[in-house]
Amino acid sequence: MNIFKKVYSFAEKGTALMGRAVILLTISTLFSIIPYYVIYQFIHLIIEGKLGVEQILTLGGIALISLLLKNITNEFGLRYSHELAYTTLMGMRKKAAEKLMKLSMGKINVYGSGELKKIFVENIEDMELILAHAIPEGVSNIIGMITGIILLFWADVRLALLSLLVLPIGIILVGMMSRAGISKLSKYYQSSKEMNNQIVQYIRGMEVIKIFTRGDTSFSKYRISIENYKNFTLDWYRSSWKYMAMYGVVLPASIAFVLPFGVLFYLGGSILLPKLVLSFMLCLALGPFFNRVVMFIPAFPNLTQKFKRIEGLYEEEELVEGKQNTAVKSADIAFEHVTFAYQSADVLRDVSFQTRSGSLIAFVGESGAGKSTIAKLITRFWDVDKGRITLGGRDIREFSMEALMEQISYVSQDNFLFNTTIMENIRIGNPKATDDEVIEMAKRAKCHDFIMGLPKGYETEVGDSGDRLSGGQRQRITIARGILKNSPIVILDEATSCTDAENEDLIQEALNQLLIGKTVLVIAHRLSTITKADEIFVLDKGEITEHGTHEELIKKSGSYKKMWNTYQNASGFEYTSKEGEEKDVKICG
Ligand SMILES: Nc1ncnc2c1ncn2[C@@H]1O[C@H](COP(=O)(O)OP(=O)(O)OP(=O)(O)O)[C@@H](O)[C@H]1O
Repeated sequence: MNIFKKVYSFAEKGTALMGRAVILLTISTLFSIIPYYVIYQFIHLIIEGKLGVEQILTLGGIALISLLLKNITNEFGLRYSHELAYTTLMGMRKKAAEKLMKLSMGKINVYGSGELKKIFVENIEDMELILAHAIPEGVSNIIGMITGIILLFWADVRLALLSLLVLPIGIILVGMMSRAGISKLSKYYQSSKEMNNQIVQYIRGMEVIKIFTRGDTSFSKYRISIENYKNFTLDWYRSSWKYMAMYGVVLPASIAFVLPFGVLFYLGGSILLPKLVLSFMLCLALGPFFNRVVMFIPAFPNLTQKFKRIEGLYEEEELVEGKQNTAVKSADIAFEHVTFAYQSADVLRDVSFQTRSGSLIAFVGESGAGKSTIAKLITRFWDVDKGRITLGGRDIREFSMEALMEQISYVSQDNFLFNTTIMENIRIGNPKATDDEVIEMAKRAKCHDFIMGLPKGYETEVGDSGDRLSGGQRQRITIARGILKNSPIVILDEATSCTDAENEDLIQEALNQLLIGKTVLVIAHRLSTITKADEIFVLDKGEITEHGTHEELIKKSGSYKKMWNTYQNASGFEYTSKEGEEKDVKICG
């Protein structure tokens, strides 16, 4: 029962709505039994020779009204149960979305987008059938079945006992079926989770799969996951089907007992025709009642299983937010002996540095040295394992996430755009911005001209993850979004991908606009962009090995100097075409 309380708590007045649904559906079930009694009365009156117009009208009226009321109460009952179900679903989805905001990216990545999609869409949607139908209809059908049985006993105890003879066998079979199914259920759920993750990956990686012609036959993880799903589902089905088949045979068998014995009793004079007919009718009616009750039995384990998966997400440990709700005056950032590992191996080791408000600092180093990780720790996508990160002298964990993120614009390598209009994508930077403000920022980020060249201008839908735009266009839109946010700190994780020279210049101009008057941390891949930085930190395997201005580091002749030389040589690389023409080819540092 605890599980119901938990589930209903997502809907305002959940228990009251369920109460109303159960009462109305029960009344509806009871109304559905009345016509049987009316038929009994008809036969009774015919035999007695007392059936007149008045009786016909009265009994006919009762049957008609009860059928009418059965449908009306059923309609209202289902209306309440659906109101409860969909309010609950909405409450669950809201909570799941809020929960993701409070989890570290590490936790979110462990789930994978396939599993999260399954929880948000399927697991929560599955609750609808349980909440709107199985539970209220199950309860009302139990009451309907009990009423039918009482009436059957009233009609004839012997026939009642005969018709109930098969019920215990049916109940045992249902129990065996559920037990066999439940033991296989967790494997089935696990395989379904794995398949969902693989399907999402398969679709997201479609470009790569096509380029390397890796269809489903060679994308082995995908193939294995769908095979496993088939095997576990069939395994689950096979374990239950024999009981289902037996159950299907046993249940209608009650009439096979009641019919010959009923006729015998009638011929022997121990039962009258009206009660005999009533017994036959009730015996036949009990089957469907029982079937609907059986539907209700797996609702408990199903609800528990499905809610457990949803609850698992709700109960994930959250990033603990601080109470500091206002921004600090200074935008200094400091790392104090920070050590961090995504899994077991340290990615950053004892990293310390300090920035001053309004300064530009840069991080350079080999791929995988830990540069982007620095950005992700400042934004609290993950939390440090040792040491601390401060903003204006305060540990960033003391801020509420809203206050922290208010102070930071993070333009990451992943220029994610939502599948909506360009206007709305830029407005994410500041939801209160007017259209004119958005356009102004787009101009500063050098995207206004290309946007106006599109048939629908700012109302152009950018497609899934912005795939209707070029890489450079996406990048400039994300910069416009960052400028609109206007935070005192800008973290810029430079994209490693090369764009053409024209785009490159436009992006640089856009960035210059973003950086005016801010504290800037650049994760640099093109060393030419950071020669003016106030301080450059060189990272090697998660440790800061050198730091200083560009000039100071060049003089030191250490690893930065080497990187700079390599970068310069690469940037000067020229390609000679077959015709002997020389073409510049940009190489990222
Ligand atoms: N989500 C993650 N889970 C586990 N390991 C990760 C994760 N993200 C990054 N890493 C690992 O952490 C290390 C540092 O990664 P990071 O992205 O910080 O490097 P980087 O210096 O920014 O590299 P690049 O210049 O190629 O972008 C790498 O070894 C990487 O494999």
